[in-house]
Amino acid sequence: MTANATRVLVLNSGSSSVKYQLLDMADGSRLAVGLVERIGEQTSRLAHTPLATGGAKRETTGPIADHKAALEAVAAELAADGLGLDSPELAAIGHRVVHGGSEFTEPTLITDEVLAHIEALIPVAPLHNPANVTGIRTAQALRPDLPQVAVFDTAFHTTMPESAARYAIDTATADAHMIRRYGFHGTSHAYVSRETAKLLGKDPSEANVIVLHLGNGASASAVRGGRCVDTSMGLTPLEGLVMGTRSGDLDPAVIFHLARNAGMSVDEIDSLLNKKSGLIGLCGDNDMREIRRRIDEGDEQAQLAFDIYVHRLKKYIGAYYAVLGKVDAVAFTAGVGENAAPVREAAVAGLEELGLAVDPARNAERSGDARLISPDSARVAVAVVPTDEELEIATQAYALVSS
Ligand SMILES: Nc1ncnc2c1ncn2[C@@H]1O[C@H](COP(=O)(O)OP(=O)(O)O)[C@@H](O)[C@H]1O
Ligand SMILES: CC(=O)OP(=O)(O)O
Ligand SMILES: [Mg+2]
Repeated sequence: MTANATRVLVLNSGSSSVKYQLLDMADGSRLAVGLVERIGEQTSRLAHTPLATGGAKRETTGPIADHKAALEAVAAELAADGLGLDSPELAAIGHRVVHGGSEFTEPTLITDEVLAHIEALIPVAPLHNPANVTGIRTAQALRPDLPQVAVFDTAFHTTMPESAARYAIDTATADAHMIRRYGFHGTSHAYVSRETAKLLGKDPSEANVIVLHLGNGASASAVRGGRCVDTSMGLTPLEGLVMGTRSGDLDPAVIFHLARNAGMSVDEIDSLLNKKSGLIGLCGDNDMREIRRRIDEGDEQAQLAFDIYVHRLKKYIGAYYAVLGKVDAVAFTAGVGENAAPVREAAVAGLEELGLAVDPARNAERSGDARLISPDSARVAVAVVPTDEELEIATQAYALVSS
């Protein structure tokens, strides 16, 4: 790595999308940001904003067959702005890798062996890890000499005690098949719990925080003194909260019932629970903005979907309050958590006895900054803390390659 190589390209490959950012770690500035979505469809879309040049957002639509083609298209966009992957200023490429199993507890330099491990975890992250592997291979082909760093969603949760990480099933079966609770969105839970402590003027080692990461995928975590002690996602990102298209918690017997009595195959049930459940299954929409719009028009189905979403969220706040014993703050983050004031209000409503309350005016404020939304008199802070998974991945990747 040359002395002036301070840039990191971050790739967040999802099942049908790639989000990316090019950051300069000398000052934390963003040089380019973008997104490829609907990969594999005829209507793929690439949106690229070259912040370094002050250029306008460029959008292209048309079929992008797979993640390899997507990444090559991103590389071409960056090159068009003089920010190409051949730049000597590039220090590393940081990859979000969703499942790191029990092995990966830290950001990791990607070797053939590490990549083989990530591939071996595909059975427990079938929607996410294949895209991560393709992203890594394509980036390696484009810049074989450059360090590639994997930053795992699961890493932050590896501090969970066995009492929280184990399911109550036969131990030999669980151990033979890697069955335990891993948790996801860890980069976000780590970043947001730290930023929440800062907002309270506390050192992270002194703060107990409940983080509610509410995006399309959604998860809650209980963080004691900067370490995760419980989280709502489990073996896969299906467990826990109600999500955009995933059911979250349900009686496992629902699966046997569907297999035995509804004639559904395991793959069909998998698809039902991961893609056709949650908000979209309940009311046909997975976007909270659209659900709120329908509620404002008196739509009862949208109202019920909202109520189920909030009821589950409230149960997790209560559960993690009990796990932590003492709570300094509840922090809302990600697309829904940062933007949907009615979700925050409803999730905290009625919890005054726990010291939790939301100030309506503060909750209604629109701001991109971390802020308190509880009244000054509240015993427990309620906060909106924007997440920044890309900055956190870049910071961790850069720390590794520059050490
Ligand atoms: N202004 C808003 N009001 C309510 N919900 C919003 C708003 N903006 C975004 N969202 C919600 O955020 C979700 C996406 O969150 P995000 O964190 O970007 O998800 P992901 O990273 O999992 O794709 C959308 O599905 C939408 O429901
Ligand atoms: C792990 C997970 O659920 O990720 P996402 O929210 O990006 O789908
Ligand atoms: Mg996200």
